[in-house]
Amino acid sequence: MITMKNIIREGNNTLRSEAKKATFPLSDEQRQLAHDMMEFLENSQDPKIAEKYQLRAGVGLAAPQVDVSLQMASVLVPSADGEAPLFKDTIVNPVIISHSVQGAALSEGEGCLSVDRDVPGYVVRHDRITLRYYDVDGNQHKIRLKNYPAIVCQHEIDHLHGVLFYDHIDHDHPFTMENEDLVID
Ligand SMILES: CNC(=O)c1cccc(C)c1Nc1nc(N2CCN(c3ccccc3Cl)CC2)nc(N2CSC[C@H]2C(=O)NC)n1
Repeated sequence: MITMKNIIREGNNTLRSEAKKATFPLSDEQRQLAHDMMEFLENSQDPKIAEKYQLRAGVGLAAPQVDVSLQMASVLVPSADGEAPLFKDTIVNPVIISHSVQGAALSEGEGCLSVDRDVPGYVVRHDRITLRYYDVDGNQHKIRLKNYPAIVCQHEIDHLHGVLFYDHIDHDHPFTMENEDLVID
């Protein structure tokens, strides 16, 4: 299972690299990694398991964060009421093919499992995106996401291109945003 010791931190060059596009069929090793990344997210969101293994909670994990420079990220965004997740899949070779002009940012800022410090500020992203990706079986998907799930997917896609959330923060005006941009709780 993946634990925090498998997650690389700032300073490791893999975090700042362009990840390699996956080719299909994925190797057994790459399929196993996808499974392990999703399992990490599930474990990290379970208070008992997270406590037992000292896991930081996350809703997304990209392969470069476990030192695998491959365009693959697992996303598990739970719903508030404990029903079906808002979004759950491992996205391979993801591409944002269109997006809203309107921006959005998490009101509390963003955290990252690979960044062991608080970096305050609005991370302004697209509020709505149309995302094309492949699942681990090579099936192509084209989906529209908005608000929190859209923000999480953009955070994970950034990882595949060596971008970290605080690259988007305007450090002179960290909590300033355009009038029409949304602040998401
Ligand atoms: C600095 N302020 C903050 O971090 C911050 C502070 C307050 C609120 C938010 C909303 C913040 N922001 C933020 N909170 C999260 N979580 C909230 C708690 N949650 C969770 C926790 C426990 C069980 C189950 C779950 Cl689900 C896990 C996810 N996740 C992200 N990000 C940025 S996009 C990728 C995603 C990620 O997985 N990061 C590790 N940002």
